[in-house]
Amino acid sequence: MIKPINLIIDFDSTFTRVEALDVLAEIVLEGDPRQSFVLDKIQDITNKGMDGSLDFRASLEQRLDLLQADRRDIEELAERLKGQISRSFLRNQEYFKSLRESIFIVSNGFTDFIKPVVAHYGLNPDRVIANEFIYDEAGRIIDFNKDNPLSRNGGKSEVIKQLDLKGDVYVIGDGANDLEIRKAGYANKFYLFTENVEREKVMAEADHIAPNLDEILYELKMSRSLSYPKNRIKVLLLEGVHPQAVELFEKEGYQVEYMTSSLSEDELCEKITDVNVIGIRSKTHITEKVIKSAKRLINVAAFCIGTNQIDLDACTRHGVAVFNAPYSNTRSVVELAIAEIIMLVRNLPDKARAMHNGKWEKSAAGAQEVRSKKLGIVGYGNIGAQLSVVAEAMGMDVYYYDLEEKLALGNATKCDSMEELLGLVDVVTLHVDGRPENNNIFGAKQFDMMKDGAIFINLARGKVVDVKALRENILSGKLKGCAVDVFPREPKSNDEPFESELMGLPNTILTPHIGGSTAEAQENIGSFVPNKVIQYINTGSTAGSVNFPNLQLQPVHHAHRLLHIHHNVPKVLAHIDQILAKHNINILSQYLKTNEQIGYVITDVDRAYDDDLLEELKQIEPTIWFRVLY
Ligand SMILES: NC(=O)C1=CN([C@@H]2O[C@H](COP(=O)(O)OP(=O)(O)OC[C@H]3O[C@@H](n4cnc5c(N)ncnc54)[C@H](O)[C@@H]3O)[C@@H](O)[C@H]2O)C=CC1
Ligand SMILES: O=C(O)C(=O)COP(=O)(O)O
Repeated sequence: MIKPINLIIDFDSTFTRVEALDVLAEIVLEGDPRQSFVLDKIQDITNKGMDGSLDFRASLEQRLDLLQADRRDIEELAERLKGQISRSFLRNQEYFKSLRESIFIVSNGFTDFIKPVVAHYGLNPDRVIANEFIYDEAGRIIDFNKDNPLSRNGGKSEVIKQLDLKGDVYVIGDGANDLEIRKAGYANKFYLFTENVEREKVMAEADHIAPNLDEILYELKMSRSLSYPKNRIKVLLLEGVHPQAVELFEKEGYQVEYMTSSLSEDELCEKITDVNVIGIRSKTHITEKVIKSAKRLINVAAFCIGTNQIDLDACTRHGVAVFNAPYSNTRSVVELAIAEIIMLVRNLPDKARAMHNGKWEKSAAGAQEVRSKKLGIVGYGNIGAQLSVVAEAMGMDVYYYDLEEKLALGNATKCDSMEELLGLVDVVTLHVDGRPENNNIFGAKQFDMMKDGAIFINLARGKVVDVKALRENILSGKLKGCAVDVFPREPKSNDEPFESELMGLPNTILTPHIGGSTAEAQENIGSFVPNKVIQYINTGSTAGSVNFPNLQLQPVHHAHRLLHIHHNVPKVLAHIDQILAKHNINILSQYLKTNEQIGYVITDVDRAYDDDLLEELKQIEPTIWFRVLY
């Protein structure tokens, strides 16, 4: 139930994003050459009045003198202010309308423009307490009502005292005059509202600094107003993901911490306790221990394709949805593979090294064209299949093998086993995923099966290949060359040294896991993944999640959305519906999707229900978590 409380809300820079008299100045001085001078002066007087360094009445008189406004200007001002209502007030408009009898707008501004704006928003204009202009017959402002306490310093406290409110009183405002009410003992708490301005002088004495209204409603436990204030959502981004991601999360109002390296399991366990969204790339391991240390984790955001570094099973059991970017760097890996095939077939790594050492080795020995050579692709997924098309366009003859049935693109030939493929082709390139079963699938036996003088490329995952066996096959001359981008042990950051048995080998290209590291891919990933996360948080949509049942949902309008994640056991939906029926709840729409481990039920319901309902739904036995979107 809603607590019987009174909210005293300031108008300028709190209910609206701006100071009304500044806007009035813009209106009055439009086209006037003195405009910028007078505007600066007015803003200066406003600030002095707000932070308490100038007597309020003096500040008002000085500003009105400078302005020389009339009734038409005030009407125009009200119209403009209707478009300047603070964002978090707009977000919570529906809820606020339901509280209209508990809300007073108390302002040192003027009822003449405040009332129309407040009424337009849906609050009660009779609950606006503010100053009043005095006009002459021609409609010019000539004065203001000096008997009104709000025209003086300390006026707000006096007004609240006169109201003699029953119940708790909370003041929301951005200035010293709002703080005053609390200091005079007429309010339980003063919330300094910093969404539009931050007045340092007032900060020190505020009971609570609130970056927006969501924070205040959450803090006051005013249920049904919002799911969770966005400014409380903490995002930890590791491994130097694209700055675009920071921008998108910050725009959404989340708190973002950004790091360029990955973290070890222990470091992560310590850091992740109050994190809601963790953003990683291929190096950070999200183990069960990490998941258990994370008390508030909603999402793992993998800013890459591979998700082998994440214990998906543990994430699912703990109700953590994982998103990745399955296509954003596909092309970049393909282009690297193509470049490396050509370089190795031409023996370029050795030729280039010789040149740097002052050796001119002009010769066609060991240099071939790729045209008509046979390319063997192991793993014909997104990367493998795209590589197939591009390689064929260069005149290569493509063979592929995949565990799953995959349609051949172009003229590619499907092989029934990896062994069959290995004996046929001049270049073997691995594009399998990093599932544990793929550890060491390529070793001495597989190298033996390859044609003499063939080329080997691994851009997939380091653990897939027995590196020692690869080294021996290069040194023995069985293989003509290799390119390796991924290693069983990779440095955590660019500050750590790299070590590998493959260093210094002939016709060998070693790259620091940069298959997907292009400007295009990273920028793409930097917006793709945050958008998935934001959509999930805002609507419950799991489309594209790696571990959750996929449901594409539209935003909720005029309904409340109940999101329920449970262990996949029978009858949970029936149980939810029984509870809803018992409470006479009108279901507007409902979806259930399950995978082997969990079920995801989304129910949009009419907004009229008792809070007991939510408690009962939370208590359903196999619930992992339950969330409401308002
Ligand atoms: N070097 C780099 O920077 C990058 C590396 N990668 C790696 O490339 C992998 C593949 O990426 P996508 O093609 O987008 O993934 P994908 O999931 O579309 O394709 C993987 C394919 O490999 C097949 N496969 C798995 N194990 C196999 C096996 N033992 N034998 C034959 N086929 C097998 C799967 O059935 C699937 O078709 C990623 O999982 C990631 O590990 C991805 C991007 C960048
Ligand atoms: O996308 C992948 O799976 C990759 O391997 C690329 O990883 P990265 O983002 O470069 O750490």
